[in-house]
Amino acid sequence: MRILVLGAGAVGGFLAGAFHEKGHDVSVLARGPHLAAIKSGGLRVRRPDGHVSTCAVTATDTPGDLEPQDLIVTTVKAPALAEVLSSCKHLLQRGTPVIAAMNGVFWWYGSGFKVGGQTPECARLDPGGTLADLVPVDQAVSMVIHSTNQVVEPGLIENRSARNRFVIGAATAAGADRIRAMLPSLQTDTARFELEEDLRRPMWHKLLRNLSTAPASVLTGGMAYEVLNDPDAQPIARALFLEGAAVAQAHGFAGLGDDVDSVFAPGSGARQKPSMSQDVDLGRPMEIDTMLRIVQDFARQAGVPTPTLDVVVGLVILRARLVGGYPPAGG
Ligand SMILES: NC(=O)C1=CN([C@@H]2O[C@H](COP(=O)(O)OP(=O)(O)OC[C@H]3O[C@@H](n4cnc5c(N)ncnc54)[C@H](OP(=O)(O)O)[C@@H]3O)[C@@H](O)[C@H]2O)C=CC1
Ligand SMILES: CC(C)(CO)C(=O)C(=O)O
Repeated sequence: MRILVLGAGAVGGFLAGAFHEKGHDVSVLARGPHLAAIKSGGLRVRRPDGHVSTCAVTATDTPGDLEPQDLIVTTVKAPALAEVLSSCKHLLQRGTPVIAAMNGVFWWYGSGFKVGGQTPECARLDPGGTLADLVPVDQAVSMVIHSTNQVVEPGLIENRSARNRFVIGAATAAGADRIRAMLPSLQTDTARFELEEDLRRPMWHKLLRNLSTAPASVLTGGMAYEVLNDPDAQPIARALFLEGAAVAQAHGFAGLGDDVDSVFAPGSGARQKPSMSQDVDLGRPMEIDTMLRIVQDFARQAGVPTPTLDVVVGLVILRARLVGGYPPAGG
C-alpha cells in the first residue's frame, strides 16, 4: 500500500518505520532539520534493545507533490491537525481512510453518539467544523496510542516500549470495514494494531492515564513516575483520574476507575515527561483543548463535578500561555 504519515515525529516516525518494515511504500510529512536528516540519512528508529533500523521513506514538506495514497495517518499534535490536513486536501477525495493518531478526545467523538438522548457538545474538538468539511465521515478514523517515543535528534526516533499497541476505530461501519481489510498487512512483531467497534471506551481508558500525569507534570516538571509516586502529588493525580472516570461513566463507559490502584501501584509510571510536558519545554502548541478542556465541557454538560480538574486546568493554561503554547486570553 501507499501510506502517508503526516508529521513523522515521535509516534509518526515509529509508525512510518513499522509500515516500511512491512514493505509498504511510505511517505512522510516532516520539516526543518528533521526533514533534512530523513532525506539524507533515512528515518532511523532505535528500539529499547538498542537496535536501529534505517528506513528509506519518501520525505517531503509539500504533500501537494504526492501521488494518491491508500492510507493516511496523522501523527501531529491536535492543534496542527486542521492545518496539516488542509495542506493535502487533494489526497482526501478518494475514499482514503484518514487515521488521526492522537492522545485526547478524537475529533469525530460526537458523530453518531448520544448521551441522555443528546449529542454531546464537541465544538472545541473541531473549531469551525474544518475537519468535518475536509474528511468525509466514512473516511474518519482515529487511533489510541500505547507506545512511548521521542525524537532524540533530527532523523532519529527513540522507541521506549517493548510492546507497541495501537487501537483503531472508525466513525462508520463502512469505514471500519476498510480498516479491517488493511489490518493484516500492518501487523509487525513490534507494532500491533487492533480494531474496536467503538473507540470511545479505549480512548477514555488512555485519557484517564494522561489526566493523572500530564497536567501535574506540566506544572511541576516531574516525570510521569514522579507524579504518580510522590506522596503529596499522588492524591491530586488520583483525583484527576477518578474525576475523568466519572465523566466517562456519564457517557456510558462505566468501570474505568476500577483499576485506579494498579495505575498508582508503587513504582508505576514512565521515567520520562509526558508529551504535553515536553511541549512546555519546547514551547510547542499544547493539546489542552482536546485532552483537558473538553473533559470539563463534558463534565458540565453531564452535571459531573470536577473540582480538581477545574483548579489544575486553569494553572496549566497559564503555564502554557507563558511559554507560547496556548492562545492568549481573549485571543
Ligand atoms: N510521544 C509519545 O510517546 C506519545 C505521544 N502521543 C500522542 O501522539 C500524538 C503525536 O505526538 P508526538 O509524536 O509525541 O509529537 P511530535 O511533536 O514528536 O510529532 C509531531 C511531528 O509533526 C511535525 N509537524 C507538525 N506540523 C507540521 C507541519 N505543518 N508540517 C510538517 N511537519 C509538521 C512536527 O514537527 P516540529 O517538531 O517541527 O513541530 C513533529 O515532527 C499527540 O497527540 C501525542 O499526545 C501518545 C502517546 C505517546
Ligand atoms: C507515553 C505516555 C503514556 C506517557 O504519559 C503518553 O501518552 C504521553 O507521553 O503523552
